[in-house]
Amino acid sequence: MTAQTTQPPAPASADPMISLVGVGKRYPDGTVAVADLSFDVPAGELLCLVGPSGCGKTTTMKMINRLVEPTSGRILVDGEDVAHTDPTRLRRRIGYVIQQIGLFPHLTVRANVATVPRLLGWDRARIRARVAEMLELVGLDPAAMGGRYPHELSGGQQQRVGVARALAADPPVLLMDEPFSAIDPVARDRLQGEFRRLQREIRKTVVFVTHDLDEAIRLGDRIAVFRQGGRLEQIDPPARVLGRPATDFVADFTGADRALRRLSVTPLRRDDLAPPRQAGPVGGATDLAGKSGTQAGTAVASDAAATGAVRSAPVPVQVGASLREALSALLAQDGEAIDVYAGDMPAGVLTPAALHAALRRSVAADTAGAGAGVSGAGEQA
Ligand SMILES: Nc1ncnc2c1ncn2[C@@H]1O[C@H](COP(=O)(O)OP(=O)(O)OP(=O)(O)O)[C@@H](O)[C@H]1O
Repeated sequence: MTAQTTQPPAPASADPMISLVGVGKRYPDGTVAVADLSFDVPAGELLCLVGPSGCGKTTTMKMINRLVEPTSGRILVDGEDVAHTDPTRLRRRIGYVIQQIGLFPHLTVRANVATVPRLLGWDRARIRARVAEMLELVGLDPAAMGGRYPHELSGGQQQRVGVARALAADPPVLLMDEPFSAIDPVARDRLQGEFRRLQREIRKTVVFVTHDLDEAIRLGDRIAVFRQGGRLEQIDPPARVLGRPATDFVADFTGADRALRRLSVTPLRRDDLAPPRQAGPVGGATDLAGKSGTQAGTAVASDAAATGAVRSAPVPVQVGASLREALSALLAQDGEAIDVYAGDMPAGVLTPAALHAALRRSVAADTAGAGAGVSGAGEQA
């Protein structure tokens, strides 16, 4: 099946790092886990695979590093057909982080992180330096933690070691299968935030499996929504998946979660905006200003939702309007930037990327229980 696609916001390279072309997997017992799947992952992109349990996310991921062999189609990594690549050589170029962590229990943290560099025959000094660098990168003190064994670490610390180990040989590609799902919500929230920052720095090509739509929204440059049988329903940036579900299935899947409601109840802030393009007041903003003004967005969101007037009317978006209204206005302008007003004065410019950042901010605040305005609005809605 061909999914509806749009281009990612800023692909780092014209050539995809990962390509799946008509890939299928039928297990020996006849189960079709994946049917005719095609998508590309540009270099430097973090793509989240989401969908209900058993829809083929893990199978798809494992076919990329040949832990599972496809029964049809082709998979290319950096232009090379993985079917013709020695699996061991392939896996040294593809970091792999899984929910069960998979650290070697009888090896110290240091030795765990050194696994692939050792296999690659690096000299001891280089390995030592690299291990220390990786542990620091994931927020672990090499001196304090390096000599410990996995059972002497918390779940979150073990998962950090898993990430450090996957990154140690500097692979261009990372596969992550529900890496944070076995960790308590507070530690998971912190790890997600740290991983997002880390990814901005290292810009790996990442395929990240999760069943948690909020996690996908927070982390993904794009989200691929799967349904049973490994069928790809939509692959798009998060704001577009939420704002323009390509199929009824995607609408149901996202609707069953709280993300759309979150969009509706999260106010647009002035600091979400780039500087204004024009200085003067605008006609037509006054009506809306009279209704919305610069009050807290919670009242605005529920007011707008109640009347429906703001979403359908071609009036300027106000600071304090909901992200959902802002998204509707952006989409009405074909996804280009829009001017946002405070009263009848321009307050700034909103781009799709800035809206995505605002959405991430709201998910993070909600998860941490710190977003008083947001959760207040949620209760009200
Ligand atoms: N070795 C196997 N033999 C037969 N069927 C399998 C095998 N591995 C997976 N399956 C089936 O393939 C389908 C897809 O499984 P997969 O693990 O890829 O799904 P998933 O989306 O990752 O699920 P979850 O979110 O529950 O981990 C399921 O119906 C599963 O039962």
